[in-house]
Amino acid sequence: MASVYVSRKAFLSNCIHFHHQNRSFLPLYQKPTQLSFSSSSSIGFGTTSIGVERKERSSIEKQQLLSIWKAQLPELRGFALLWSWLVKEEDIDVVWVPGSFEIGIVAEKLGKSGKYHAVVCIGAVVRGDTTHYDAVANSAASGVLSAGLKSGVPCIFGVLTCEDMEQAINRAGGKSGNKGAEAALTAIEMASLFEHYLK
Ligand SMILES: Nc1c(NC[C@H](O)[C@H](O)[C@H](O)CO)[nH]c(=O)[nH]c1=O
Ligand SMILES: CC(=O)[C@@H](O)COP(=O)(O)O
Repeated sequence: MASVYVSRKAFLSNCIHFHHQNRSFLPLYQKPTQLSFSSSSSIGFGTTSIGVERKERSSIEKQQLLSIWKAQLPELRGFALLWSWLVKEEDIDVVWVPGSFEIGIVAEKLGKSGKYHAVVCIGAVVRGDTTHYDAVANSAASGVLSAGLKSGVPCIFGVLTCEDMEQAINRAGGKSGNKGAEAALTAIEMASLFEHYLK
């Protein structure tokens, strides 16, 4: 289930990444029948968990899953999409950092460790009274971009940049979706692309 919480941690940020243990990423759009589905992800503002594993399915089950996938793909948003993926908590490491400004350097280090398929960077920057917001938001964005470019590992930008807390809450599993979940989905897509086509 999605869980949204707003505490001081919600202002901070974290990085979520994939462990090598489960290297068999699938080409998402080529062989969707091979994907395994279950409803066991845990998505929140501060934590997003996702994994992919290869599993054999009966052909009927594969067909059903494929039709559900095709029918729902355009409609699904945020965690609902992630929810349909098998999640293995043990394949995910979560690292908390003090604030969004610090995400880039940590993401780069994690990417360069060679242990991860992708790094999902999640945080929220909420505008205050001064221009500090712009500095933190821009640094977070360029830091994540740079981490991906320097490490060669997909680093996904899931940092909210909001005018107020209401905007942040709405995007953390509220009425404007779950941007953390979308970021995790992007990570799967990028990990799959790297694993199958860009090696
Ligand atoms: N105000 C927000 C911050 N501020 C902290 C900075 O990110 C950074 O940790 C500090 O400047 C020390 O380098 N961080 C957020 O993620 N969101 C904010 O709204
Ligand atoms: C985005 C921020 O860092 C924010 O907390 C700064 O607040 P302020 O501009 O009121 O100092």
